[in-house]
Amino acid sequence: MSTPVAFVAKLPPLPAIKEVVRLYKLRAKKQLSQNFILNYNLCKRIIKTAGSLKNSYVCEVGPGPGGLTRAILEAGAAHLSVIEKDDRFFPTLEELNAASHNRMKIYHGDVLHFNMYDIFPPEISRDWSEEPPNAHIIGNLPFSVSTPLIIRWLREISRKEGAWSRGRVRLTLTFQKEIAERMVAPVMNDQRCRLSVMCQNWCDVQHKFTITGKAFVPSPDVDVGVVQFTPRITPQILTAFEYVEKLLRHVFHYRPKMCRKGIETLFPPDRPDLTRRLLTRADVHADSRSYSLHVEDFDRMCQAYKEICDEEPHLLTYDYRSKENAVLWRNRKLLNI
Ligand SMILES: C[S@@+](CC[C@H](N)C(=O)[O-])C[C@H]1O[C@@H](n2cnc3c(N)ncnc32)[C@H](O)[C@@H]1O
Repeated sequence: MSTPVAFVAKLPPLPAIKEVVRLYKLRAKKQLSQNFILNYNLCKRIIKTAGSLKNSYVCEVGPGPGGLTRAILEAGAAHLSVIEKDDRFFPTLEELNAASHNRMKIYHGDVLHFNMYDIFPPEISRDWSEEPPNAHIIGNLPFSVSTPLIIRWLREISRKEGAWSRGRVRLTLTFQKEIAERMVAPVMNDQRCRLSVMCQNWCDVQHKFTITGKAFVPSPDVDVGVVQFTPRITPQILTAFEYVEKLLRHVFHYRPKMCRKGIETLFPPDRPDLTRRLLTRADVHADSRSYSLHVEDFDRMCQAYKEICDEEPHLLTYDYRSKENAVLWRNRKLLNI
């Protein structure tokens, strides 16, 4: 376990974030989904949601002008790594680093391609079956990357890779409110979708609170939800990520229709037998709607899909939209293989 570090969490007086934005002429860039939080009380409220950060290791995604960054440091984080794509923020982040007696490490990069393996030191590691380590991932995420990013991180969580090689590291992140609602949507809910099943399968997910879009500068047209994820010790669906992700993507693609329709697109058009085989093995009715299916149903469906792919391995990479695949399947049929 990490040794508690002696430091003063409170930062010396610094100019208000609003002043920092003005001083450094930090005009928000739309292409980087920059919507800043200039209200420090709101920053503190978001950080409080993450739980105690005392002596913790934190990784913040997209610190921007540094509102949440300050709140994380003042909450007592022993070490804070930040990943930011826009280098215009570096002078102000460097100032925060100096003010916090070098508790920060600043990375310039795109979080979507960032290898999180070394973001937390090995000595904080906790076994997966134990309580989460004293480490957190936090971010007021850019809308443009938030969904692909959480899907990527769920894959890493499922494999206990990257930041999650240190244990069940928790995440406190912002999303467009509608996305946050989908993440926590239960069975039969209007918002139930692929993201609901995926997030709830690998994590305990809580939509903590909603922030009005007006609280951001510039204000987006939507409100924002603060969501907390705690990786589950055991996921509800035990099949490997790639099978689960693909099956859910296809089944929920035709959300209001019968689930059979989505399952059919997992397989070549000349193999309706495979759809029947999957549904029979999973004991799921072909007419069921995706939003009415329980996680146990998806568990059996994913297992059946994996078994079918094990029997015919080329099926996992089959993509019904790919022209290449259509030609390949026509040729296979002609050659009778
Ligand atoms: C919604 S703003 C939040 C800024 C700040 N944390 C706040 O709350 O005021 C998103 C931040 O993420 C950064 N960003 C956008 N795309 C990114 C990416 N792919 N990788 C890393 N940072 C990114 C933006 O430059 C911006 O600073």
